[in-house]
Amino acid sequence: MPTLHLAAQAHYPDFALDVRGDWPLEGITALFGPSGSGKSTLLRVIAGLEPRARGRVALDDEVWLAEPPARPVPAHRRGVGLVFQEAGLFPHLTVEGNLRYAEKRSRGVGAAAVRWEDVVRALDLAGLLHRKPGSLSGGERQRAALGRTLLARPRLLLMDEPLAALDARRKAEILPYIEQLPRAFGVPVIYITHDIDEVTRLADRLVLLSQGRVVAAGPLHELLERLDLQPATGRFEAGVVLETRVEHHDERFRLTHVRHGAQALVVPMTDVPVGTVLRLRIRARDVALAVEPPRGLSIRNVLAGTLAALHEEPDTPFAETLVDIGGARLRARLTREAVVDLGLTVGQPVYALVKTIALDRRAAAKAE
Ligand SMILES: Nc1ncnc2c1ncn2[C@@H]1O[C@H](COP(=O)(O)OP(=O)(O)OP(=O)(O)O)[C@@H](O)[C@H]1O
Repeated sequence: MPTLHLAAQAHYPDFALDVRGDWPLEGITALFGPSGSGKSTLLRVIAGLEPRARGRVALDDEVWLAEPPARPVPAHRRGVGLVFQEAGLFPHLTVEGNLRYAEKRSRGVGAAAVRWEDVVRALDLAGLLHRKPGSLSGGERQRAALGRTLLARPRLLLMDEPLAALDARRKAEILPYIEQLPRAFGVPVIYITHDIDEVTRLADRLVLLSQGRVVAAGPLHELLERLDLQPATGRFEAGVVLETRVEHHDERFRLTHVRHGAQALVVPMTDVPVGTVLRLRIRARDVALAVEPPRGLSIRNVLAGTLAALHEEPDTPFAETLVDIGGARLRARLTREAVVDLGLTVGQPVYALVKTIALDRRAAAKAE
């Protein structure tokens, strides 16, 4: 797994980017932060497109940016593929023409194993090859743009809100294509998005940026469980991602039974095969706690666990809690009054109640 080493700055009159860290590029790394936090600037620093970049950028031991007099490695020699909101295809060429152009110019520095037929198959491009970009839907254009970028055989793919211009349906259509890229082509991805659904669906790792600095970086699960990151993650709702396996479908009640370790859950029926790994996003506000096994309850998902952390938010009615359910943690958002009424303390056994409806179909399917 390649590692990106950063100790880089970019100064503008009203903004300073100062990013440090060594990021293992495992699968898809989501770059998340408020508008103006420096995400696109950082992407340009990595790509070699930011003239004000200073400091050091290296992929493994290949140094792309170092202190002067060393000259930065120019963008086209870094082997980085870029995908933006606008697909940027040549309008006068067919999709095939666009792809062939990229392939011809490929320097083959990165995923040398990327083959034409694999790209066409993985992105379902066969039916689009003879078409011109102007006749394609937004989602089709982005698939073609992805194909073109892959055929340039990058060693790293940088995506800056590639789906921002698409509506929810088109986004849902293209997400499965994106999520398979690192595994199918051995190319790590750094992905900027504002959309929490995209983060939970796609990301293996998460980097949180605020005011030009990295607030936290690490595996998605770990960061989503951290109660102290709320200010930086303000724009995405607190919650965790639980990886579960589909056990069976209940046609009668239209439910799918899934399992995470010893814990069984039910979700609204999905059409994925038994055995599929389903990533469920469980929001803190959809989880309630009980200190005794609840009875006579309509809620289907009752998970036995231990209260692992409790963070009361002063000046608000709320408290954030973390419940260890054996191998995974859930977040629950309660009122501070409930904390006092129930006498909640860290370490005590609790039952986490999750409304079935909360585990909606937008929860992502990730086939193994
Ligand atoms: N060429 C430039 N000249 C002046 N300021 C710039 C320039 N490029 C970026 N900035 C400033 O840097 C800051 C970070 O911008 P950047 O686009 O990296 O943020 P972002 O996190 O990607 O935002 P968004 O989510 O809105 O796209 C902004 O305040 C912006 O005004």
